[in-house]
Amino acid sequence: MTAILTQQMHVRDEICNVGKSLFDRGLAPGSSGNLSVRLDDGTLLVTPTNSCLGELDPEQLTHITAEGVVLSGPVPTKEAGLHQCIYCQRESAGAIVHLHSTHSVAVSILPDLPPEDLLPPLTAYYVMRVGKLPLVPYYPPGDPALFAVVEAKAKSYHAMLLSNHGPVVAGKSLKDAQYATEELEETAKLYLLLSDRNPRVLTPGQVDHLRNR
Ligand SMILES: O=C(CO)COP(=O)(O)O
Ligand SMILES: [Zn+2]
Repeated sequence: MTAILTQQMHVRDEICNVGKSLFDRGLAPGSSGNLSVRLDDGTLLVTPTNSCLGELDPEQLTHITAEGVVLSGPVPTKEAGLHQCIYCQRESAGAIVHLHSTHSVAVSILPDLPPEDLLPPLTAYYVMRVGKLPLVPYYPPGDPALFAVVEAKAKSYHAMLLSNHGPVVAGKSLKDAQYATEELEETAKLYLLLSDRNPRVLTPGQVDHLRNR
């Protein structure tokens, strides 16, 4: 078996395992969310549209080119363009996670947060795994206008929050993207828990120290 086929086999299993883990912990309700991995040959494995992340089948993922042409498998996620436009701007991105996880969605709906960086630095891990989190204005799921806005931000940010929708996060590997998305979700939860308590956030000096490590 060629190296690329071996990689594909491994990645197919990994996507299904990560999807099940996210679904089992309530982070991907119903058929919401989608996952993708960029293979060594530049092609993408993505989850099919309308699939439940808890019930993915390694044989039933969609293999597409970097431009979105289907090479094999079912109809891809309607957010394939969202994934493609992030990969094309971020050479280092090897995987992308998009969820409708509840606390992140709640933050994406709140008024009066700074749109260039929605959440304060509550914890070190948030700063280390997510960093800055801009708000992307609302567009319907799968809208090419959404992809264009995300593409324009993707060089500067690996994590974004889609207004009234949910997070989209790129990482070097699927595990990296998963862990950063989970860190975002937990920080959104903390933020909502602490919102009327005047929390003590990390200082600019503490944040700089974490960013320069
Ligand atoms: O999260 C979703 C839309 O934003 C789910 O759509 P798909 O089922 O097409 O992946
Ligand atoms: Zn979505």
